[in-house]
Amino acid sequence: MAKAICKSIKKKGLIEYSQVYVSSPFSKNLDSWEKLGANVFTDNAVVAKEADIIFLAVKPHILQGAVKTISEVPWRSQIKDKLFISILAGITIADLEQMLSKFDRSRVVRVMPNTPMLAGEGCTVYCPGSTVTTEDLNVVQTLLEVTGMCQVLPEHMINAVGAVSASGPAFVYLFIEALSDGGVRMGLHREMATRFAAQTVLGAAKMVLETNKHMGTLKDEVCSAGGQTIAGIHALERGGVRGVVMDAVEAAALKAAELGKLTKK
Ligand SMILES: NC(=O)C1=CN([C@@H]2O[C@H](COP(=O)(O)OP(=O)(O)OC[C@H]3O[C@@H](n4cnc5c(N)ncnc54)[C@H](OP(=O)(O)O)[C@@H]3O)[C@@H](O)[C@H]2O)C=CC1
Ligand SMILES: O=C(O)[C@@H]1CCC=N1
Repeated sequence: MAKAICKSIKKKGLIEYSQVYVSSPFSKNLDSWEKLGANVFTDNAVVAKEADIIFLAVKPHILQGAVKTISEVPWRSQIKDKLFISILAGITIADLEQMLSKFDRSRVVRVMPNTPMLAGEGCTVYCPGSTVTTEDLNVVQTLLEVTGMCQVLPEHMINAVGAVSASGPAFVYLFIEALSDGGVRMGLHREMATRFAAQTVLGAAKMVLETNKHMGTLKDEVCSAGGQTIAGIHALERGGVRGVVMDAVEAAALKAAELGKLTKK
């Protein structure tokens, strides 16, 4: 996700890779960043010192340990005045602020991005921490709005939003794959079936966003009386597709909340 954010912002010309500092204790992960022209380090503390804006992009269970290694360096006082942008699922602003309070004048923004930003069609929300400045929020908005849709939101919504927009791409890929599978089953070549399935999902999504019509109306416009589409819709409804998709969103949102709690243990 870190690379998706960086590439998306770079694509719009807001940054150069020479301005990007990346760290991971595992040097094998850094090769691809180095090839892009980023400054790479195996010590997170060095990046925390050098960068003004620090994206926290590790898995939730890694965070506490990673922050601990930064805060234990003898020159910790040099890590100050930083804007931390967390993209971690589940980890609350309160917990982030508590963890990062070791660094003087640190501010936190919690962000939930998604990978389609790589195609310029991201859907990102962000929640300001208690000490962020208007300038910080302008920076966050400026960096993220070039990656697609981007808006500020109260934190209590972020797990639900993340289940829809951050996990959602995986759910949609699964649907596209299944649509393609159906085409293959009915005799289409895979490449053609996948291209048609993906373009269809793209077109249908644009219809929802651009016509302002209810999804039910758009669906009805496709379903001819006694026709092929309603036969397919019947099969989907018999399979419980709506309930299954809602269950998927619920499972993802509940898991995000659980990840936040587990990290505190
Ligand atoms: N993937 C997505 O679509 C989205 C992800 N997120 C959030 O983004 C975060 C990262 O997810 P994702 O990019 O998928 O995961 P990845 O595993 O791809 O990225 C995490 C990276 O952190 C590295 N890492 C591990 N330990 C440390 C450490 N101590 N210090 C610095 N770097 C370390 C990992 O190295 P190694 O691989 O060697 O362990 C890996 O390169 C998660 O918290 C997730 O909730 C949010 C929205 C969407
Ligand atoms: O699956 C995950 O936990 C991450 C967060 C949202 C999308 N991917």
